[in-house]
Amino acid sequence: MRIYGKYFNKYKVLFLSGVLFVLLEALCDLMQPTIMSRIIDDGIKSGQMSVILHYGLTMLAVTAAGACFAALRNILASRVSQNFGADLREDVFKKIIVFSESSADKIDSGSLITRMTNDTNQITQFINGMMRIFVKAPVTCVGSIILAVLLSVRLSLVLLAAVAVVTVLIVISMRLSYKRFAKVQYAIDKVNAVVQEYLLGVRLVKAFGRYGDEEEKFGAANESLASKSIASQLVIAWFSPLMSLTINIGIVLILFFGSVLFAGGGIEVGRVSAFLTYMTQILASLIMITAVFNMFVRTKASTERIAEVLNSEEDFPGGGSGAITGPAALEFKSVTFAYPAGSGLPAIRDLSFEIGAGKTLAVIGPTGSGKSTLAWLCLHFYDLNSGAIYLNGADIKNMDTGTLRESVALAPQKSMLFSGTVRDNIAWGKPGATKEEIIEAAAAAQADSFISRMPEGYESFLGQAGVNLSGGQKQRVSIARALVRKAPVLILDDCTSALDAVTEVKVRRGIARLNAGTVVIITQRITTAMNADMILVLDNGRRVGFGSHRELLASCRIYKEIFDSQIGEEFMR
Ligand SMILES: Nc1ncnc2c1ncn2[C@@H]1O[C@H](COP(=O)(O)OP(=O)(O)OP(=O)(O)O)[C@@H](O)[C@H]1O
Repeated sequence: MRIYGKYFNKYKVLFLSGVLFVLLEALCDLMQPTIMSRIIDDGIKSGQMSVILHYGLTMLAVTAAGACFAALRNILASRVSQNFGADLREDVFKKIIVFSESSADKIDSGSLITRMTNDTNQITQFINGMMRIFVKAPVTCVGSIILAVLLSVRLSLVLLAAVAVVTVLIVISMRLSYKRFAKVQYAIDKVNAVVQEYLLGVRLVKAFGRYGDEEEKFGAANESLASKSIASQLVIAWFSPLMSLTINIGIVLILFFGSVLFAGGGIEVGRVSAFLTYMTQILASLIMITAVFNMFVRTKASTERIAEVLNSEEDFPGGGSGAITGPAALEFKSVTFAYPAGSGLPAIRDLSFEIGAGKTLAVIGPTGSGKSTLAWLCLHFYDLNSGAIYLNGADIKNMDTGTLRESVALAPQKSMLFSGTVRDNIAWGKPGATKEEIIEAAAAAQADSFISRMPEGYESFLGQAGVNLSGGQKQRVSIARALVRKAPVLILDDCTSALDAVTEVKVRRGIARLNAGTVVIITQRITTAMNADMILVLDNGRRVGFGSHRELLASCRIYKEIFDSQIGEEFMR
């Protein structure tokens, strides 16, 4: 619960005012049975109308004051809890934005959405409940016990025995509840994850007609959520009536012993009646305390999940070094890297190579050989297990992350576009880019012609993730976004795979014309690789070849195999 300190601090005045009003309201509630006993014993019994009137008016005034305090604490409780929840959601979101890649790999997006919504909501409700009943219930409970003892010590023995039994019941139910509630939260995660995965792959599901499997997957997650929720509610289902039963047995016993005492002249009827009212107040407050404890148990589970996000590792801040201008030399020196959330096996093994400023490097190799990983490492998304990467001789680990990422532009393997205009999507690569710069980048990426044919040209709106563009069009907008930055290093991660061969050659020429920086082209196509100044061949994370096309054809078995499989054999025919 330590993570909430800063929010409590921010709202402490409102929070404490709310608590004060709850205390005053509880005092008003506590005074009422005693006033009532006075009306019966001092007024009704002796037939004194003035006493009845005096205590009657006092009781009305106390009730009215209690109602005002209740309204004020409700207003404050909703204000504090909602602001508290909004601040928490904002902090969780801010944290997600600066997540390191290894943090992002650890918590899946379905779970993050549940934590942002369901878990923060749970905490908001708890704060609200805490301000409304958490303080009131113990005060009412303890106050009622004290006032009941003052009314009759002997009858209080029954009352204390009943309270002791109920306390034991509360402790046992809390212990049983905690694990069950934690399981409910994880089951909600699973339901969200299934829905999210379906929405992302909806077209694929339709194309393969896999509705049945998706329904089955959802059904299983949904059923698991329902059964876990039932299991968690089973605890309340059993323990709540047990507590009521205990207190009601106490009430019956008090009625019995109260009658015996009354018959012997040991107590007045008004006192027995007030005693019973206190007993009912104790029952109500114990039920409230149980509800709060149940809420507390859920909130504890939610808090752990939120704390996991808030305490996650952040992206690297870097130490701050000057921005790079002009093309930059890139060097990998004995780099070994394994994904923190991966199998433990390195994705890159003892990799060394160097390319000069302004040169073009092609990276080729079988699928899963570590090509995209190499791109992520150039952007310092992960720390290396060993070795170093240098940009113009500077270790990127010591560079300011912002500066580094400004110096390296990336067109990723999977083109990711945002909802907004085409212009917004390209300018995303360089905030403040002029119209001319945007058109120039789009022309180089062979995107200008199809954008110009769109009804509103560069102002045409793209749906979520660019749904209204073809795969090849998306790739070209994504390349334009990287090109507009004119960065010292440009990395193209297999981002022309959806283009036909003629368009791809045009894109390559456009890039060469516009981009003076160093270029790293990750590709599966030998025709793309063979034009580069240097070619790096990867296999299972290792460098198995590094040189020009001719050198590799003569010296690298895997490169030759790729060449033969794609075009070599055609030439031979
Ligand atoms: N986020 C990740 N967490 C754990 N392991 C990963 C992650 N991303 C990739 N890997 C693993 O690292 C290895 C290299 O993957 P990488 O994506 O770099 O290959 P690639 O050569 O780009 O493949 P492809 O040509 O299919 O895109 C693979 O074994 C892959 O399973």
